[in-house]
Amino acid sequence: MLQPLRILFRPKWMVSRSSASYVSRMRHLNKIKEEDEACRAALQSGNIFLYHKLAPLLRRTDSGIYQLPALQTKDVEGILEKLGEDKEMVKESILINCTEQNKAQFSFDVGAIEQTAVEELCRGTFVDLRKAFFLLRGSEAPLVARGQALLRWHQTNGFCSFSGQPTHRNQSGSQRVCHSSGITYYPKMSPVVIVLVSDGKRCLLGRQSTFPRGMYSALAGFCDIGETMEEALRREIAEEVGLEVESIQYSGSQHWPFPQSSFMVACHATVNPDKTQVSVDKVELEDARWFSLEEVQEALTFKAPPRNNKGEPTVFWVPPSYAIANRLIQEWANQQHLKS
Ligand SMILES: NC(=O)C1=CN([C@@H]2O[C@H](COP(=O)(O)OP(=O)(O)OC[C@H]3O[C@@H](n4cnc5c(N)ncnc54)[C@H](OP(=O)(O)O)[C@@H]3O)[C@@H](O)[C@H]2O)C=CC1
Ligand SMILES: [Mg+2]
Repeated sequence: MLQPLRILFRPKWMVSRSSASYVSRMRHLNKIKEEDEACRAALQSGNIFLYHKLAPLLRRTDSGIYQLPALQTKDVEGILEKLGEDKEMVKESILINCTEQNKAQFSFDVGAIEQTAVEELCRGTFVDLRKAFFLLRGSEAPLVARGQALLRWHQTNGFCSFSGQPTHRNQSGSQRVCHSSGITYYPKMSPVVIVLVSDGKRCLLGRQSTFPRGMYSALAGFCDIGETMEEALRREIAEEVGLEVESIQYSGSQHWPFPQSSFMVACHATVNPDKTQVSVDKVELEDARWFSLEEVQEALTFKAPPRNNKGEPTVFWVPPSYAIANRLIQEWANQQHLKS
């Protein structure tokens, strides 16, 4: 029997900020998202995060910490001019968010310019997004992922899929319109359900053949059109491992930029402890099996798994802390620990 969804945690933003400042910030953000003139003005006093072919620019501080440099718009214009480019290109920047001080934040891809020339002028390095996720701390990782996802969406949605005519963006980049068909396109995410299945004592983890050696994760799958999240969850578990889910608890959600934008909805689920025989769909998964609390606890201690001299991990390990799969596994381990 499916149980009603239950919120297991309260995100920090729900409790720690005064509602007045949050409301005014969201209204300011919405205004610059919707109004081209307001957005142009916000860009003049805003911050820009640079990307090169979708790889974000990071800067290493003297203390060895990697940061996402927030450049001023006039600095980016200066860089473009120094490199013989039109400074007006900066108007192609896409609005991502705004700071607590209402400063607008934009992403801008300089992929048409030579990478090393920009890196030298900015005293930074363009880094693949997966690596950047490992190097950045706190709220910078979701911010950089959001900036990249929006840039990618614009780069791949230049034409209307109905009329074949070019689409045109608004100033903030929150939408694209085809003047021929009248269709408005909005940045898109694919809903994915990710679930940690437990039989009360063990949890079920699986791996795809493309995962790094030794890494197992919670089971995931894209929602089909017309499905509820609960239906998608039950179907994916039935398809991938041949088990029937009995109860579901909502845990949290995450925007996941790899390989394209997904909206990950994370849940815990239980199966009948007398019906735990796994039958793996070998097209989807290389392996899936039950893990004990001890095995999971050990895997959670690795920040990076031990590797052999070929650089291959030698142990069972789980996704890193920035992946919502890690949080599900951590929550399950904590719950089991409390029970024992
Ligand atoms: N953040 C996290 O903690 C984790 C995130 N994930 C992410 O979850 C996502 C889904 O997991 P996965 O197990 O691969 O999904 P599925 O079990 O649904 O299987 C993947 C298959 O679905 C098809 N597919 C690809 N894109 C879409 C789409 N937009 N809508 C419908 N079907 C699609 C592809 O088939 P075909 O190739 O035949 O077209 C693909 O091989 C992945 O992007 C993965 O990166 C997974 C685990 C952890
Ligand atoms: Mg899957």
